[in-house]
Amino acid sequence: MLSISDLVVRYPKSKENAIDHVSLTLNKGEFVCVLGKSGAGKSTFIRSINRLMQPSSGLIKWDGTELTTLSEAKMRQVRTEMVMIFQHFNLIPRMTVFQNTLTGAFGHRPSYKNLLGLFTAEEKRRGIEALEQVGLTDHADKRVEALSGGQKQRVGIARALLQSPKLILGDEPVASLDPSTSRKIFELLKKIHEERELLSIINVHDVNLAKEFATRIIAFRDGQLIFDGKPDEVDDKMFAYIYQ
Ligand SMILES: Nc1ncnc2c1ncn2[C@@H]1O[C@H](COP(=O)(O)OP(=O)(O)OP(=O)(O)O)[C@@H](O)[C@H]1O
Repeated sequence: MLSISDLVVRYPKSKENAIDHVSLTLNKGEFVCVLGKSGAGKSTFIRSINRLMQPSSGLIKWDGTELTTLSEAKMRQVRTEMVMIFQHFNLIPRMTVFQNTLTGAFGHRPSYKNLLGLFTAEEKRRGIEALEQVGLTDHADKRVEALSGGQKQRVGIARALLQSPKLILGDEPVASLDPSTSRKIFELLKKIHEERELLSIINVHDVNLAKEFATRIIAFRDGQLIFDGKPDEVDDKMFAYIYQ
C-alpha cells in the first residue's frame, strides 16, 4: 500500500509547488492512470514516489515504511520493489535485447557483479522467460537500436520484470508510440499487473486508454489533485475540467 500525506514538491528556484498538498492512498491491485494537461504535475508525482525527485514536505509510506526521510542506501533497497517505465525507454542502444533485459537484475546484486556483467543461470532463465512474456524471444540477440519504439518499450517491460517489482511507475510509457502500439503496450502492462497483483501508477495523455484500462483514475491540475475516481466518472464535463 502506498499512502501519501500532504505531499509538496517544489523545484529549486520555482515559486510554485509542482505538487501542491496532495494526499491519497493507493492499494495493491489498483491500475491507476494519472491524467492532467502538460505541466500539471504528473511526472513530478510519479518521480517523487521513488524519490527520483525529492519531496519538499509531506509523507510517503510504502508498505509501512516512510520514504521521504529514508537514507539513500535504504532507499536503494526499497527501489528494488519499484520499477520505472519511461517514455524514452532508457535502454542501452548498442547492447542486445537480452543484455538490456538482464540489467533489470542489477538492483538485486552486489555492485562488483554488475561491473563484471556476470549473470547467474537463474537470472538468465528469468531473462528468457521475461522475453517470452513480452513477445520478443525471436529478437533476443538483436541490438536494441535496431528495434521499433513498441519493441523497445517491450524490452523496457521485460527489464522491469527481471526486477520482480511490486510497484510499477509509468512515466508516459506510450507517449512516443502510435495508437495501436500504445494499446498493445497497455494490454501487456495490464496483463502483467494482474498476474503479479501489483500496484501500477501510469501517466498517460490518452484519456481513452486510461478509461479502458484503469481501475482508478486520478488527475492533477497546477499540482493539485482535482479528481480521484472510477474511469466512467470521467465524462465530458470532467474531461473539460481536467484539461481546461
Ligand atoms: N526540472 C524542473 N525545474 C523547474 N520546474 C520544473 C522542472 N520540471 C518540471 N517543472 C515544473 O513543474 C510543474 C510540473 O511539471 P511536470 O513535468 O510534473 O508536469 P507533467 O504533468 O508531467 O507534464 P507533461 O505532461 O508535459 O510531461 C510544471 O510547472 C513544470 O514547469
